[in-house]
Amino acid sequence: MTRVPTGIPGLDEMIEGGFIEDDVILVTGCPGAGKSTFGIQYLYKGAVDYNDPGLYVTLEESPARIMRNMWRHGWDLERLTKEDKIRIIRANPIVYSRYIKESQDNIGTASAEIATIEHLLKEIYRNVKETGAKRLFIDSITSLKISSDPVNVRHVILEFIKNIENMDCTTLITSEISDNCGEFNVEEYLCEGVIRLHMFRVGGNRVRALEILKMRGVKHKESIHPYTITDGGIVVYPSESVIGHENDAMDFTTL
Ligand SMILES: Nc1ncnc2c1ncn2[C@@H]1O[C@H](COP(=O)(O)OP(=O)(O)OP(=O)(O)O)[C@@H](O)[C@H]1O
Repeated sequence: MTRVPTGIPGLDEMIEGGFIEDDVILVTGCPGAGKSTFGIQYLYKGAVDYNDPGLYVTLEESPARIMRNMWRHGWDLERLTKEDKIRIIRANPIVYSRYIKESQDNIGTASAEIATIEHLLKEIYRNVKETGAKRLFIDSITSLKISSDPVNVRHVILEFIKNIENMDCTTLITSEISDNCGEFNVEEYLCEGVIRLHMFRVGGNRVRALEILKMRGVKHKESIHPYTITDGGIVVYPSESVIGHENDAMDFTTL
């Protein structure tokens, strides 16, 4: 089985050397956990260290703002996009579904949402083929949950992940959570792997910790390990543990 190095120091040794090629892995966490940084680091290191072309699909942030923020870590995304080693495409599902609904009066809500997903998948596929991308990063799947009907949402997410699995890319998808102890999202059941970025409050300090919730076909670490976001990006510490003191609040809620 071919392994794809993650580009995150410390992570590969938790998952037997890297992601399994062509798997779809979900990265979940609350706001500020570092989900986007994680995915961009995966693409950036893939392009620079392994010569893997990458495609970044942003469903929220503008490419200009992403490039600006990533300068903080010394990552020159602009140069890589000019060289077409990384391509960034932006799609806004809400705007697109509104356009479909307005342009076709007789279309039902459900079909507008499916039409939106189909359009997005076609765009992703076209860009994957054009760039020869080996690494794909989609940020975030939560943006696709534009329907207020949970059955509809489930259908859309299922359709999306099933199609992404057939893109011949090793894919990271981010998913937002607001409550670490709450119910699991549908995408967590559907993806091959789930990495959760926790933020705990221990006494007066914030502690970041990474957990592999699942990784099918991989003998992975079951324990939770600290990570930091540094000027060089995310670093995980697999030989260190997150230790709370007896009187400290180990608080899973959003900080
Ligand atoms: N050089 C740095 N050193 C320490 N922390 C940093 C550094 N650069 C960024 N950060 C932290 O990383 C966070 C950015 O993470 P990122 O945008 O990847 O999170 P996210 O989980 O995608 O958030 P959201 O869900 O809100 O989009 C910042 O909020 C900041 O706290």
